[in-house]
Amino acid sequence: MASTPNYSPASPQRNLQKSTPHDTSHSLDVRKQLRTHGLLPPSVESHALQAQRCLKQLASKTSPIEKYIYLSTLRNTNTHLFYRVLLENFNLTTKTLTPVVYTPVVGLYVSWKDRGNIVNVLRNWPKPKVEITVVTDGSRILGLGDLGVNGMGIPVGKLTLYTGCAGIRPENTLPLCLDLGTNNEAFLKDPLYLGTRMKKVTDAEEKEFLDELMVALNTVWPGIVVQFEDFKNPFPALERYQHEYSCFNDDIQGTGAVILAGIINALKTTGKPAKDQRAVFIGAGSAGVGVAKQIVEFFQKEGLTEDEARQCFWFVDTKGLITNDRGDKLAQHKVYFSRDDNDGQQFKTLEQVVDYVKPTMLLGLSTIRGVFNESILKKMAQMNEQPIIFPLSNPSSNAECSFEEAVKHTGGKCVFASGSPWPPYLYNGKVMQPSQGNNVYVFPGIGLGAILSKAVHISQEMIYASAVALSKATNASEINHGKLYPDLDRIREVSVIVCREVIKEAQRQGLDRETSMRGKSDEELDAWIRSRMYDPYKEHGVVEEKVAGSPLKKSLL
Ligand SMILES: NC(=O)c1ccc[n+]([C@@H]2O[C@H](COP(=O)([O-])OP(=O)(O)OC[C@H]3O[C@@H](n4cnc5c(N)ncnc54)[C@H](O)[C@@H]3O)[C@@H](O)[C@H]2O)c1
Ligand SMILES: O=C(O)C[C@H](O)C(=O)O
Ligand SMILES: [Mg+2]
Repeated sequence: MASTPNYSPASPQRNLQKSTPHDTSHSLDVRKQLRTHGLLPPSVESHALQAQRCLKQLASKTSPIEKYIYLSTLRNTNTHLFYRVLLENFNLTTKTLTPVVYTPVVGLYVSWKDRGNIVNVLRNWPKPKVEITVVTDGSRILGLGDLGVNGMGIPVGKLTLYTGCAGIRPENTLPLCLDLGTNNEAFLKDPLYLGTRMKKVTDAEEKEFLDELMVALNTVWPGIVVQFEDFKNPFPALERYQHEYSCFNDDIQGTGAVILAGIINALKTTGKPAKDQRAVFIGAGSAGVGVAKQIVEFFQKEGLTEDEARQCFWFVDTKGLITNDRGDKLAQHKVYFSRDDNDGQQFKTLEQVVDYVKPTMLLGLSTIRGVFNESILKKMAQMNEQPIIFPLSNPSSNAECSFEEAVKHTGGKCVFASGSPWPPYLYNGKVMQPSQGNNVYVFPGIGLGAILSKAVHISQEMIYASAVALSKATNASEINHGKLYPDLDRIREVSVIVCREVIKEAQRQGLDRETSMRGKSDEELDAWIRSRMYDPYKEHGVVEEKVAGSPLKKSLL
């Protein structure tokens, strides 16, 4: 539970400006002024009691969709309360806020037929000041595949995290879903499908559309930060725009940064240096290649040449080990890690590759549940004192293995991080705590850093700086408990650290147009960042229990 800052109740005047009219924390006087007297239940409640009621109502919802709709409604009708509930119960986010949605949500849909007119569609968005947008074409949502416009829950969920974790004002965020068709036959046949009923456009057509979109976004909101999310073929757009606009791809770069931070800490845990590492990846998509390239950069800073670093990686995709002489035409993004030292040998399965490579680390970004099976995990434990096991596919139903499976089959020796959350596991009388290498540790800080520094673009060095910052953000207690990442309830503190280092890198490279904070100390920069973060407690005050000493009604939980 995040500690609630001890702010005095905001003055009714400030309350009137900032809070929502139907807030049951309003006194009778305030209600009379707002003319809501009688429109609300009579009891005047503390904010804590309001939040408790939300949790109880949420717990009564049985399905993820019901929970999502409840929280979406709360977010749209009582923003401050929503973010207080979120910040005080952070574990809700990953399970509740980003499910697949089949109902219209608050966001902007831009369709293929809007070509030539995208700027006018953007101008329909009711908020004048947009600082950041998360855009998806719905073509690869988590490990769930092509969901077309049903993928809008991801931009909405991620922007909620930008606000909750980095204090980017909710009204300054824009969830954006591109309606460019879908190859999901079930949706094309579903009369309730909310998107244009057409096959997905070609890559060339999507390029043309994105070119217009980026110009339109920067016409309406100059300098807007654009985060690309869950595109099936994300590399071309990133290469095209990353040096022209303030943008990044979270699946490639965000994942690269968050997992690099975990690997830096994993190597500290095992004590085995970069030069002795042998990494096997299953999954050679945007995330897998993005992660490996980020680790290559780290290995080079550890003293390896680029080629020596690259040689530490072996990739497995649907056809087995990726080699130059496998006989198929490799997608461009796979070529960099394709092996040329296999002496003509080809390996079809992950287990064959594990036997061949004898890896020190196993990373899964494949969407294939259970592919880190018992036999493979046991071999990893035989080959390594402390095998590094990172099953990173989301959601949990797609994870390469669970935390329990990893601990059990490596005899409690694994150094573990996953993409989705897993419960602690009791093993040999010891409660083992899993680490979660979720992008939420970095993308909020990257986005806030780009916004506050007004960076002309988000350089690879700024992304790398976010990874190193995160790796150093774990405190002594977390390290003592074997954690590779900070506790999630420290996420706002972590986002300040990540944001600060991203801004400093932008300043170092002269990419910042906001130059007032150049040369400031870390403490000064942190204070400046915090002063710009939306904080529901500050904005909405904290109305305590009226009757001194009355315990909060536990029955509501
Ligand atoms: N930090 C995180 O938690 C995080 C971040 C980004 C992505 N992810 C997850 O990583 C997974 C992959 O994301 P992506 O964007 O790279 O997707 P992608 O579709 O681009 O890549 C998936 C890759 O997995 C491989 N693959 C698929 N089926 C396989 C099989 N049967 N055998 C071997 N290889 C197979 C293919 O090489 C494919 O390229 C998803 O589950 C996504 O949710 C997690
Ligand atoms: O960042 C996440 O939580 C999800 C990730 O972007 C993914 O595609 O799995
Ligand atoms: Mg993603």
